[in-house]
Amino acid sequence: MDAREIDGDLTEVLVTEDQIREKLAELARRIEADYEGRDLLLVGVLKGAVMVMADLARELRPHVSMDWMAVSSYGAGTHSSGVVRILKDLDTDLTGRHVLIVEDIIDSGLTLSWLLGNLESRGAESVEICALLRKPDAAKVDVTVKYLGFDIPNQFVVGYGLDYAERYRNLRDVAILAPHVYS
Ligand SMILES: O=P(O)(O)OC[C@H]1O[C@H](OP(=O)(O)OP(=O)(O)O)[C@H](O)[C@@H]1O
Ligand code: HPA
Ligand SMILES: [Mg+2]
Repeated sequence: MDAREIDGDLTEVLVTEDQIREKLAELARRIEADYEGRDLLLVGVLKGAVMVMADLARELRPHVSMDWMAVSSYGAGTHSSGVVRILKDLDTDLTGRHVLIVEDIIDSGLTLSWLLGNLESRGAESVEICALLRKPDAAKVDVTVKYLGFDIPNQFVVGYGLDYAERYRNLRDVAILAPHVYS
């Protein structure tokens, strides 16, 4: 669904479908070069990262494996609780693996900083992060992200996997949610 089809709920389209496609292609070329000759495991963080994972994985040329984790720190609201829960764990043993975590957004950074520590403790050879969006002004902890799509303002965004109360994930673009929707 196109963000322009929704009236009233969105104030501005921040990143368009075309910009996302171009950026993921650019990141994919860097990832291919960096992991040349190595087996790469992409770990997608459900549910927000579903679209990034699907598009990035198909853009990558060599064979990659994919696995998924579900963690949640937001519930149905617009602010991180800071408490990260594993709702679904990986099926894959990470010992000796090159792992690339695929995320939709780094907001406070709490989810990824926790996840990075968790995956690193499982004996992986390397663990890096690819995130489509980051809000630099919202950071509560520093997270080193090797492959970043876009820095965005500190406003609540939806679309391309990102939700508010499970809505808007199927928008093709990333847009700012109008405050009247959640206040
Ligand atoms: O940097 P942070 O402040 O921790 O926020 C980022 C995380 O929050 C969102 O997930 P959420 O917990 O809402 O689950 P969802 O992906 O199922 O929407 C988003 O998909 C990231 O995983
Ligand atoms: O801006 C956001 N939108 C949707 N989900 C989120 N999870 C963290 N930040 C956001
Ligand atoms: Mg969410």
